[in-house]
Amino acid sequence: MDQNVKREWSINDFEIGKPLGRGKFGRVYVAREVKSKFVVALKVIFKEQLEKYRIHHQLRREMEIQISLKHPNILSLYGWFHDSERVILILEYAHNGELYKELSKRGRFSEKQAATYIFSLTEALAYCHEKHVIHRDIKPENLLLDHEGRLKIADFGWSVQSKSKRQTMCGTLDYLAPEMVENKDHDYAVDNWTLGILCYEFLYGVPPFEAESQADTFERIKKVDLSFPPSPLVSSDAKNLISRLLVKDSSRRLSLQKIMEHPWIIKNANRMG
Ligand SMILES: O=C(O)Cn1ncc2ncnc(NCCc3cnc(NC(=O)Nc4cccc(Cl)c4)s3)c21
Repeated sequence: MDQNVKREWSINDFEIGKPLGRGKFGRVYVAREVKSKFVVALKVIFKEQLEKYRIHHQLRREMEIQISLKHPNILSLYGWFHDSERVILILEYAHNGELYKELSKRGRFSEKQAATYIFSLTEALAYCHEKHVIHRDIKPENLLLDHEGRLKIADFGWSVQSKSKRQTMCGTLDYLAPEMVENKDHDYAVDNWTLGILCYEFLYGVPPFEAESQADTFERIKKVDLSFPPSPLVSSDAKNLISRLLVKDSSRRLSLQKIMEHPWIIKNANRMG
């Protein structure tokens, strides 16, 4: 597919199919590239929306980041093109749509299904962090399922290339205070926290700190007011993993590597990658 990234695409290269969803900034359509018959998803974003919300730089950053990410659990961005009023992203098509629709349909996932999704997410995040990319917005709406039910992280619209201080430091790290070095790791650890939230939500059907008002949710998060409703369907291993991710001190959250080695993951995840 690489040679295609270079060439100029246009809307005439595609036969547009059914609309998939309506995002805040535009709609998504199934489409087929005419010559190759290759099926993709096209995300149409209106330029006046980008101007209005002043986020064209954010879109550019997303495209730079995502075009360089190639992983089975990350939705591919094959390329893009634009006309006078729209920017169109050419995306990998996730045939089974949004994971959260699956979750709300089924209420909750089995431990095997939940562990498989958490394992895939952890692998994808380890890959992103290796490339100094922090997604920062992992939530069920941004998780898609392909035709084989494989999880795909999508929408890097909020991701950042973490400014790795080491490169910007002129030389030695000796003078860096611990919190500075810590701070770098801190950026990444937000994704670890989110894995804990998702693991809880996959198993209980609701996020752990849900509350009537946003203020109450904020309070519960700040206090890490975590409780596990008694359920025969959630093992103590699962609760152990969640409790080691939903830790206030970001440096003490279980690392991605340790998540992959956790007994609950080893026992339950179907590692189809
Ligand atoms: O209908 C659906 O949405 C669900 N669906 N179902 C199947 C399916 N297959 C592929 N993609 C889907 N959806 C698009 C997922 C995205 C990936 N990357 C994005 N990036 C983005 O929107 N960036 C962006 C936009 C506006 C402003 C800025 Cl700053 C950044 S959206 C699919």
